[in-house]
Amino acid sequence: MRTDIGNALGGEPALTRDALDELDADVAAAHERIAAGMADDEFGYAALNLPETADPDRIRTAVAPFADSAAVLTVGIGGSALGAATLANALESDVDAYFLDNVDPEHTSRLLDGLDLSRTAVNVVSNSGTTAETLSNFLVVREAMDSAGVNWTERTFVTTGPEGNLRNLAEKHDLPALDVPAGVPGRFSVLSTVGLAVAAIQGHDVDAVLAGAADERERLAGSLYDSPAYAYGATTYALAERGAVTNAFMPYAESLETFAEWFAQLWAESLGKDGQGQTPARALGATDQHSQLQLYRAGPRDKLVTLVRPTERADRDVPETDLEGLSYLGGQSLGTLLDAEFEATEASLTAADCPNVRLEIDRVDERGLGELLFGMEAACVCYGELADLSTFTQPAVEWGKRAARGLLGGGEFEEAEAVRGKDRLVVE
Ligand SMILES: O=P(O)(O)OC[C@H]1O[C@](O)(CO)[C@@H](O)[C@@H]1O
Repeated sequence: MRTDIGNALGGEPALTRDALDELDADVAAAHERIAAGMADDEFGYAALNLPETADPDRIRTAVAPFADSAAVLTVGIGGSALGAATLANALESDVDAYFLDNVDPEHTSRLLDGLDLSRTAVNVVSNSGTTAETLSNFLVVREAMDSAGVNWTERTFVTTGPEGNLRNLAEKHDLPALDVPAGVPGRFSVLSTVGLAVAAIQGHDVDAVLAGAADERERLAGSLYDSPAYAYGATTYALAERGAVTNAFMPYAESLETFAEWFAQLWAESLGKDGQGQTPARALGATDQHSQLQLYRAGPRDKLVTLVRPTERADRDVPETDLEGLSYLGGQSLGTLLDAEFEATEASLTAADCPNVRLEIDRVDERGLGELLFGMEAACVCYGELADLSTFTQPAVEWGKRAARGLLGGGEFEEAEAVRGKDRLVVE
């Protein structure tokens, strides 16, 4: 991964090279803290050891019974689905991957109606084993398998923590069970069983994903100028401190669209604490040049844009044409157009004083994805250290869970009373 922060300087919010140089001493201290946390496999920091501690052979052995699958359906939510989805949606495979990471009844029914469940591996993923959406979807999928005459215990494996409902289910029905590594929050778990089991079933090179991640891990250093990950973490933090409260994350590759969704959870759930944080706005190039770019260039000076691209990609020629006014496009290629628009958008943001950062990998392949995923995780941890945040927890998401559980009769929760007592002002 390469991080180009040249366009992050001189815009508005204003960030100078001197300010970054001054911040570099804090980056050195942050690196020391991170290195110590990694050395002791501390909660959260353990995620940055996964390039070394993940066991691809163990994963491949666990999913070997499902090698004949035509599809793999993951039932999970948040970090228990987005990492695997990032890899699945970025890479080609003969084995289709589907994800049930919401409880939208129409979507769930449509997805299940379209699946041959007799040839689908079902991967139920929940670290806690208590997530209502995941458990509800599992019960629906199991019923659908029963209705299809499929022995669900032969097509299902779980990825979960050491105890809880899924662990009990696996033990009761002797299901293959993969362990969620200890000390790794869901949004940091892609480089583990949680993110790699689907990739293994799809035949992707899991070792190459981990190798790319390991390369980026090797480049963690005591200066932001020596580490692409820390350069990104420190620069986004410094811009946030100066008013960039939004980070528009804009990959120029359809294959990286889900990666932006994964990044959004990582960034929001890790850094949105104590009134701080930076809102990740998911965007896609070139498409969002025809929508959100207007806001980025001419709206409030409260954001930065992160532009992500591979420097190599398969291409497709645009045929020559004698159509009036289109001749300049004929004979080009779609990749040439996409790259020209990437660079034009980057320059247009800079011309409008909108700070922007360029992240590049060679190709969207297993190694490049490993570099990006680890790089963003390490950048996030660096930002969290600089901001003195509790990067690895997410207490604010619990209120809504208690309210919903109360509304469903799952216990007495004052949050549910607050829902029932909502002030209403309906306009119809
Ligand atoms: O793996 P679990 O325990 O089902 O959690 C799923 C997701 O829900 C959260 O815990 C938030 O509720 C995320 O941090 C996590 O990725």
